[in-house]
Amino acid sequence: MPGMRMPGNFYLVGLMGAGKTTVGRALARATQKTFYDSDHEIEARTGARIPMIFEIEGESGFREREAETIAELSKLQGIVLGTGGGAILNPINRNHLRRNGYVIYLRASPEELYSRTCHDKNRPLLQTADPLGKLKELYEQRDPLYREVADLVIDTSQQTVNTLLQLLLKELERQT
Ligand SMILES: Nc1ncnc2c1ncn2[C@@H]1O[C@H](COP(=O)(O)OP(=O)(O)OP(=O)(O)O)[C@@H](O)[C@H]1O
Ligand SMILES: O=C(O)C1=C[C@@H](O)[C@@H](O)[C@H](O)C1
Ligand SMILES: [Mg+2]
Repeated sequence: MPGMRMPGNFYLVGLMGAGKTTVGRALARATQKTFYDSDHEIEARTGARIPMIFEIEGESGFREREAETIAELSKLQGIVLGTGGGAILNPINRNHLRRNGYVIYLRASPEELYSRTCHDKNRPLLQTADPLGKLKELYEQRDPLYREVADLVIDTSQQTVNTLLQLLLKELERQT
């Protein structure tokens, strides 16, 4: 179904490694929308990589920048937005997402997320002695919040990015 036109915005939420950036880019291509990634947007506006922002301003400084960025991006129309894994912690961000687009939660188990992220040093929250334990903790804390904002929950376990895209397109065509 390449080149399918669908109205509105699609917002992707989920933990680190869920595939928001990867699946989001593919979904944008397939639906002829513009792809934005809130993490990339924050880095571009700040002129610094995320680990550096965490180092200098702490997580709270990063969260402020994230909230400003989500508020602005949620005013755009015809986009696919990959959100940072922790964006849904802020109720104001949750409202922006729910109000202005169709929210897709890409779910995966902590073990799977660990195997997808363990070679990458760009996620400061996982630079600990026990990254799998941290992912389990974040999953417990955030899974209910992702579900709270989601119009659609997609299980990404054992699914290739292409299979997920086909599943999503079918579901979106039915629901939107
Ligand atoms: N369904 C999948 N199956 C296997 N690997 C995947 C899948 N989805 C994504 N990946 C891989 O997992 C890694 C993380 O994906 P991606 O960067 O898209 O996640 P993310 O949700 O954007 O994470 P973050 O919140 O940290 O930005 C990438 O190397 C990507 O290729
Ligand atoms: O899960 C999180 O809290 C984060 C996820 C990433 O997307 C980045 O937004 C940052 O590393 C924090
Ligand atoms: Mg990403």
